[in-house]
Amino acid sequence: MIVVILAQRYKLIKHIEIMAINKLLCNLSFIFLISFHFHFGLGEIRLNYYSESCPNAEEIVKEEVIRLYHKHGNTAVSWIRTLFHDCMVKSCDASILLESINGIQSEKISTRNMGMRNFKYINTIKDALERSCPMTVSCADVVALSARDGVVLLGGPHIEMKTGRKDSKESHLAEIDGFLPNHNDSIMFVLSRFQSVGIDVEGTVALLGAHSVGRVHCANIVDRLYPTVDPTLDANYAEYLKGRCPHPQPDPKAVEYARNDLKTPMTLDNNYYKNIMNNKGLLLVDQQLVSSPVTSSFVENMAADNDYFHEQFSKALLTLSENNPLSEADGEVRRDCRFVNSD
Ligand code: HEM
Ligand SMILES: [Ca+2]
Ligand SMILES: [Ca+2]
Repeated sequence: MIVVILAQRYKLIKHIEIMAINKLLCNLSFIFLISFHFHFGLGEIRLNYYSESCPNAEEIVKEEVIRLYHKHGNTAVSWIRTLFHDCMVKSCDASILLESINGIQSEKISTRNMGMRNFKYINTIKDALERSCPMTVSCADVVALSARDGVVLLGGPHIEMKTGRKDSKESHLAEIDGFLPNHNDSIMFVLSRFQSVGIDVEGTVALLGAHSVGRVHCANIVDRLYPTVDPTLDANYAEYLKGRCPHPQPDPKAVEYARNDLKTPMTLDNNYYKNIMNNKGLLLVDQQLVSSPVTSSFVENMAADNDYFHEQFSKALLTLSENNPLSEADGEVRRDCRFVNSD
């Protein structure tokens, strides 16, 4: 393209020829894109993928998510984290839902996935879909759509999401640590992980706003409380947290945790940013968003404007939800989200 522009500048070729060359370049890049698509086996996702095969698919998911939310409010919280932990690890391919069986080692046993809950209710949603449209809607789409509907129930924005993802035939347990950041990783490392899936600094700051809902187990906090209190933590808040987490080495079986956001624990709002600006972030990664000059101005803007937070959150969650969908050849539609199809 640059060669064409330069040649045109020096009047080496006529307008008509330029048109022809441009067309040729266009065709070539189209062919390149097609072969890239084919070669790397990227799956096709689009809006209303199930409009013919299962027209009520999105409605069924929504109904189930609402029903479950009224029974167990925290299911809505879980769906958001499940999308993050599935999509970030290689692909939105429902790999996280596989159980350990027949040589598969479940991703659920990774320490990065500690505290994840409500997986059994994914099956409730999938069962409802199977009753209307057997073997049609993928578990990866259930993960994406349930997160979308969960966000709305928690007072967040409505996000238009594509469908048509396929489910993996394997677990990626061994690779999790390379994809999912840890709660005490440096901010630069965290940003680079998000960058690798196409999410910029602003998007990363917005996505961490998901910590405006839900809980954190004491195991992920105690390093900031014992033997001495992290000086970046508000002193009164640290005392409160010590009450919630009285043991420096919490019993992994004990259900000891603190809520992410005391003021609006079940609302996906910008209170998270107000908390971290007041040194009341739970995880080191939350605190670092304010202390790092790379991210702090976004934190301030999101703390000041809930609509701006929602806008950026929608955009980044959408990007995350479209990470690396599997092609028909590489994936399948699982009958039961916990197991690869046996046939
Ligand atoms: C650097 C990135 C992140 C790290 C290190 C991180 C880490 C964690 C940790 C350690 C917990 C507490 C788990 C527990 O003890 O039960 C947690 C909770 C949670 N995270 Fe993140 N997270 C990150 C980003 C995200 C993103 C991008 C989302 C979604 C968009 C998300 C959604 C959630 C939710 C909803 C909870 C509450 C879960 C519940 O109450 O069941 N997190 N996160
Ligand atoms: Ca995955
Ligand atoms: Ca909140």
